[in-house]
Amino acid sequence: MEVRGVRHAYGRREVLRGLDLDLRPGMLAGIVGENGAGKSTLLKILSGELRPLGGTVRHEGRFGYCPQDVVVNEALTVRQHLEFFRVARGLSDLRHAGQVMEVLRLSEYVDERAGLLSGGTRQKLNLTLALMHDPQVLLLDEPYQGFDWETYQRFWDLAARLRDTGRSVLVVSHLAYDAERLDELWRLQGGVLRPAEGAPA
Ligand SMILES: Nc1ncnc2c1ncn2[C@@H]1O[C@H](COP(=O)(O)OP(=O)(O)OP(=O)(O)O)[C@@H](O)[C@H]1O
Repeated sequence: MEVRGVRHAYGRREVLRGLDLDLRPGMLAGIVGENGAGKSTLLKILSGELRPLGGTVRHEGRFGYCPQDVVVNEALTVRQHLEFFRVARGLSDLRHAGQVMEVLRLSEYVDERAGLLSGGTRQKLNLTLALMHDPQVLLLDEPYQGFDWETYQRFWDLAARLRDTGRSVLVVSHLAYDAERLDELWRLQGGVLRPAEGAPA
């Protein structure tokens, strides 16, 4: 993925001011930034949900976008969500979804209605729906919100495994996290990306 000179504003509020970003295959990268820095705006632009006022986003391959807001229907079970998204994405099976669910320990909730799931368990479903078509580029907005410590560790193991099989993984958070887990860590500040302190060389 190659991003050049991306600009965006809401009315007179400039949020992104000529932002560049390169995401290579087999790269696990992080972006940190304070609340309101423009992280979600950037991910919406990268995923194609929002059209920037300027600049270009070039990419190849399938996308997986895990938005910050959980996109589940409370009345449907986990299994019904999987089936709905399987058909919508034209997948022949749920093999990959099953693997993600095993790692995140979601499988045991497969017949539970989403409305009855805890916040962290809903987020596991949100993440599974974003990854179930085995995307080449993963854009994850606060993907571990609500996760307990063990699930948080499992999430990073999964992210590293996806990186090791050639996927590009971009994780966005307002929390600074362990830089050693990442190949690159940037800070979104003043509408551009800069290497974050503590980032690997
Ligand atoms: N649809 C919108 N209309 C107007 N202003 C918006 C809109 N979406 C975001 N903003 C503003 O743009 C700025 C960046 O918002 P954004 O949600 O991208 O930040 P963020 O870094 O993801 O924040 P957080 O960590 O709180 O999720 C904020 O000042 C926000 O109020």
